[in-house]
Amino acid sequence: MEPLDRYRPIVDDFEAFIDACERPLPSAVRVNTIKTTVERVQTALADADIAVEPVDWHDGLFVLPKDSPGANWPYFHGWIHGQEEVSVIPATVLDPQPGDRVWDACAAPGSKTTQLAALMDDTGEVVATDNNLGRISALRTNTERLGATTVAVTHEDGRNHSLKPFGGEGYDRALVDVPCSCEGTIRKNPDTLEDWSLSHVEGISGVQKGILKRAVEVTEPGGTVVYSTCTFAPEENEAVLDYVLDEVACEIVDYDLPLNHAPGITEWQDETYDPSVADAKRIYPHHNDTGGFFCAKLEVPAE
Ligand SMILES: C[S@@+](CC[C@H](N)C(=O)[O-])C[C@H]1O[C@@H](n2cnc3c(N)ncnc32)[C@H](O)[C@@H]1O
Repeated sequence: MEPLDRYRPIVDDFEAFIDACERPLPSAVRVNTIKTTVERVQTALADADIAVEPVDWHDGLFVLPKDSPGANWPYFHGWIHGQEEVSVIPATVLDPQPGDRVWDACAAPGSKTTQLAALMDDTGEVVATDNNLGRISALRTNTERLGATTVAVTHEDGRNHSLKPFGGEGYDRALVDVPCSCEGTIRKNPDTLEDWSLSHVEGISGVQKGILKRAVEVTEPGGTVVYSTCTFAPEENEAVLDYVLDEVACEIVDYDLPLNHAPGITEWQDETYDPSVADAKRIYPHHNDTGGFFCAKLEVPAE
């Protein structure tokens, strides 16, 4: 399957990987604990004859049956939000605490912004930035539907982010869920690779580097930054981390991920990356029957 063939040297069990990429993706919903509880959602979905499967590693996340209706009253009331399994990883790894100041650098349409607000019990502050006005409109709608009152939306290029959080010089944490070539979404969008080109991968890599660098710069000493993509391309993953390690003071740290995964790679074609990028996690679709994903945790040294 072009262009995924380029990953044959780095993917464990390449045939299983391609098989999984050709299967449709199961849909999932996250319970919005700002407005309700897991138990109330389970009752409401059972009453609506929607038989959901709980995801064992993440509380309040459910896989939907294949033929389930897209819209139902728990959705309209903001009790649930459609969010696939791997998409909940970055906010979970960032682990924001109530009262924190958090920057969500590429926020629209707000799945992770609203997850962050829920993890913080809708306290503190989430500054949610995006450079696309149309997508910001979806971000605002989701934020309102899900009742996340502590979210402030900014329309700007994340590379130039200059807003200071309320009452602070910098952020406690930043989430950097960058625009990417989306190779890992092929199960959801089978056309996603039709416009794939190496020049796009290389171009978007420059944007990703700029946004991640800015996130490290605006995070307070001792703070945490999480970087994620839904793509397999090392140019958009390990190469971005390697660049930022050289440019600004930060380190990549290991974290627990209770899902099957592979380590970040330290060599790709003619490039060698800093050994610490191996602490990033690659999640391939055949590992857990999900979409593809990449996620790294960075720490800004305390002064
Ligand atoms: C992967 S999507 C984010 C998904 C979002 N985090 C969520 O969970 O709903 C990447 C987003 O980055 C935005 N984006 C692209 N270039 C940007 C830039 N230079 N600065 C900020 N946002 C950007 C896109 O408009 C898109 O909404």
